[in-house]
Amino acid sequence: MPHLLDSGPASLLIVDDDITVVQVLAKALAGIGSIRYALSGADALRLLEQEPPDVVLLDAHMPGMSGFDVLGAMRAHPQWEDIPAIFVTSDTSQGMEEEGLAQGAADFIGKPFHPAIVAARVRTQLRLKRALDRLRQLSSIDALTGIANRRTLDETLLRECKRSQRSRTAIAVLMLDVDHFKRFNDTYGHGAGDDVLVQIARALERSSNRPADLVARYGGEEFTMVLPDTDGDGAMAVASTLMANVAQLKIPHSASATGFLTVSIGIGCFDKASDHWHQAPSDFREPSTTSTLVCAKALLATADQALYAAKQAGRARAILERCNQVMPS
Ligand SMILES: Nc1nc2c(ncn2[C@@H]2O[C@H](COP(=O)(O)OP(=O)(O)OP(=O)(O)O)[C@@H](O)[C@H]2O)c(=O)[nH]1
Repeated sequence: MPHLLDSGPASLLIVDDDITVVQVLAKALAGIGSIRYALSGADALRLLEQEPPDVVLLDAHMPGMSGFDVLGAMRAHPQWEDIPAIFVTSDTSQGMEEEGLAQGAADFIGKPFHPAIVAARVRTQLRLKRALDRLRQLSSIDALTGIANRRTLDETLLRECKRSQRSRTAIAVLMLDVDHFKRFNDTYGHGAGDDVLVQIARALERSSNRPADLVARYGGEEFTMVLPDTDGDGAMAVASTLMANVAQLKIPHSASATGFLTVSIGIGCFDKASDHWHQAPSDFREPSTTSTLVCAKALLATADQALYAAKQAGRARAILERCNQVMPS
């Protein structure tokens, strides 16, 4: 699972119907990052789709789809809307520049251009883009463990609940709580407690091998996994792997019956054994926001209830409970 703070090498996209301009720009930008180019607006969209770049250099006038059209498509796309686009054009009229900037271009460079100035302006946009990406990442991750925070969990859970409701696929939420963690902190110190939380986060990451799974810190010593397209049996299998991975850490804990730190896990799920599956396909409607919220809350509440049951039953175990309510639409 990639770390949320990873940010690879810079990637630039040059869009111009004149291959000579592309070559001159590519030479000017050599060394800043990897460069791809498109000779038309349609090709540019294909490359954006393949992998969003960090900065786009855009010719305003191209036959067919113009630079303005490409910019419009970028601003309307959730994954491309924040990619800076720099217009590079021979039309240097004030009206043109005004329109480009008004439509969301980050900068405007007139042809003929000075290669060193193009490179400097691209570097500036790159720095701004990196800073914005970093801010986004920081607001979505937990500072101690580097995994997703509660905010990311809430967003992901709603998105995956909607997907599950639409496609009628299973979904499970796993909630993990470290056993006797207060006594661990009291015995070994808060710093050692923090180290344990980091190790547990890594163990959670190792226990999931599907890219759609999300591992998040719910708060304190509680962690959550959202497991899309996973039924109760599948989620219990993940829980077994997780408990084995935690046991392998062999973290001494004098308050634990085994002498080592353990965790308790509660799982809530909607799967074929849950009532909402019995809805006839002809009844299906696009899930309302309210019903998706109900689905997310039910999963979290059921996982929490199952976690409480695991604690009551003696800790160091996983308990599964199915959400058995019919989905409102
Ligand atoms: N070191 C450290 N401790 C934390 C952090 N967040 C919460 N805690 C501690 O986690 C402990 C949770 O205690 P309780 O809720 O009583 O649960 P517990 O001691 O694990 O007992 P059971 O859950 O019943 O097994 C408290 O002592 C909190 O201070 C953190 O970020 N770092």
